[in-house]
Amino acid sequence: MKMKKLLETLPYYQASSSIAKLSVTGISMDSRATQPGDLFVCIRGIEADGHRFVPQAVQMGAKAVVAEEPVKCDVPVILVNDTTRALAMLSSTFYGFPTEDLHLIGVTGTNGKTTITYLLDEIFQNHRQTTGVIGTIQVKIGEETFPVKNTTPDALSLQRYFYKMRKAKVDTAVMEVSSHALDQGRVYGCDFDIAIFTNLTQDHLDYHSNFDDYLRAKSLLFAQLGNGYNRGRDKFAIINIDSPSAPRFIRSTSQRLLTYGVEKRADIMAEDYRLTEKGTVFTLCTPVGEVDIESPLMGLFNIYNMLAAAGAAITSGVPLETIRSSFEQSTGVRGRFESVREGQPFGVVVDYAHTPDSLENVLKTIREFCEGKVRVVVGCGGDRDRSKRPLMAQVAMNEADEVIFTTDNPRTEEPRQIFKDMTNHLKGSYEVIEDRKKAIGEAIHQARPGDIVLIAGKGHETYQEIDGIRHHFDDCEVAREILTSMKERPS
Ligand SMILES: CC(=O)N[C@H]1[C@@H](OP(=O)(O)OP(=O)(O)OC[C@H]2O[C@@H](n3ccc(=O)[nH]c3=O)[C@H](O)[C@@H]2O)O[C@H](CO)[C@@H](O)[C@@H]1O[C@H](C)C(=O)N[C@@H](C)C(=O)N[C@H](CCC(=O)O)C(=O)O
Ligand SMILES: Nc1ncnc2c1ncn2[C@@H]1O[C@H](COP(=O)(O)OP(=O)(O)OP(=O)(O)O)[C@@H](O)[C@H]1O
Ligand SMILES: N[C@H](CCC[C@H](N)C(=O)O)C(=O)O
Ligand SMILES: [Mg+2]
Repeated sequence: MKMKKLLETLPYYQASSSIAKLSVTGISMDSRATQPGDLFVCIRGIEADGHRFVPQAVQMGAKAVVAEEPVKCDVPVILVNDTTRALAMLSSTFYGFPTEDLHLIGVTGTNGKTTITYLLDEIFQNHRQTTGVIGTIQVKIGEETFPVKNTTPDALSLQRYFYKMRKAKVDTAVMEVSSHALDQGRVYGCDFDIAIFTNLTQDHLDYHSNFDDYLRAKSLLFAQLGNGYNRGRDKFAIINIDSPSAPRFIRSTSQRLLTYGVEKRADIMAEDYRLTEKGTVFTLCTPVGEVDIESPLMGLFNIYNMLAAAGAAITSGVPLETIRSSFEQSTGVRGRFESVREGQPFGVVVDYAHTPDSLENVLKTIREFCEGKVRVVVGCGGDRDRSKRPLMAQVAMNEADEVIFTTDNPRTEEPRQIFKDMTNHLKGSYEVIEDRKKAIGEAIHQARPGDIVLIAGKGHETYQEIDGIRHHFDDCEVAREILTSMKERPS
């Protein structure tokens, strides 16, 4: 592609006039993966500064460089104020502005993003559309899936996925937008049609300096909605009105607003809701009518997720009946309130709760219908928000009858330090079993008929990361193995 065309979308840059005649065959943000003919963009990261790798990129064949400061090299340099935003715009231009042709829905908030994207995927498929999903579990384009490193990919990979989606004739793409991604401009080049806010509670205070910073990052999705893109198309901000942070999100957008909630008056509401052992029952009240829902998804938090998904579907023209049948047939999401059943007389649930709020929600939901004791196995991730550790441990103590603390991706941290952070000011009795498999085994062996064991924190994950190495580990698989061996050797 001609540099002249590529640079057209950058609002401001400095380069010698000869740059316009140059052509590049690709874009790279990693010197190690640079291909001959690429435009190399220097990103200042957390670990490294891309400006340092210009010589390597040029050696690999980079034809030009985008940087924030002058760099010495034998190829032309384009200076911009912010290379992360420039990378997003250049990638979008290079791939032909793919999001302009997609119906694009972005979901942000602390909890519920993955669940909502999968609900929307089911709804739009039932609406006979081809769908794309980008998020924590994987990237899915039609029937094809791709493994992911991040919940929200870097700007270059993201635009490449959208390009593939357009080629695969995807109608609607649904994606999770993390606060890290918003802060790092990964979604800057995206033309969202709908932005959804789920809720905001404590997480990621290792990355964001305080809760307000975290909120500000999340609200960027709404500030971006419709800015500079396809002004002819309606854009919608769909916001959980019951969240104390809702006013801040509402204030950050000038687009059309649709609220949802259970407590306060909202455009989309759940009335007469009931939480049962089999799921949830409620009347979905919307501006286009009412419909009774009976869904296998458990807990009040999942009613919120369904309301958010219903809001996005309705504004996209999906009939209420399609929404109802999708919720009714929903298979749920891997590792989200997933029951492991091997004929045992007690419940075992695997859930991705790894924040104080999600852990509390899941344990409260379990308490609603547990006839015996609520047992929890939970840990806190290493190299992540330390301040959520005592909060998660306290939630476990408050909401469960029997508590076993264990490891959950200690990464480069010493498990003993993580346990210390969790239990420092804790009162009451609990066990600490570092080996996660042993901890799950202990909880399952202690369980009596009517009890429910919650294995929290890892959900769909298939690894335990220790010292930077990922060892295969799957909570559902481990629980199933233990339950099967108990069947074979009854105690
Ligand atoms: C802390 C964080 O957000 N890190 C992300 C960040 O990496 P980084 O800033 O450390 O990058 P870096 O290693 O410093 O490198 C800077 C630049 O130099 C380049 N480089 C580097 C080395 C080299 O030899 N040559 C070279 O060119 C790199 O390609 C890069 O362009 O940018 C990378 C590319 O976008 C991300 O993959 C990476 O995510 C890491 C893996 C990560 O774990 N992030 C987590 C915290 C995260 O982002 N989580 C959210 C979800 C959270 C949630 O919702 O629960 C997510 O969206 O995944
Ligand atoms: N709306 C919600 N409110 C509070 N907790 C929720 C909600 N939805 C799901 N949860 C809880 O949070 C956990 C994670 O849910 P989900 O994966 O949908 O969230 P997420 O926002 O994608 O998380 P992540 O940021 O880690 O990708 C679930 O396993 C459940 O325990
Ligand atoms: N996206 C989250 C996932 C946390 C999952 C939990 N199992 C952990 O490792 O802490 C993070 O990277 O902070
Ligand atoms: Mg997610």
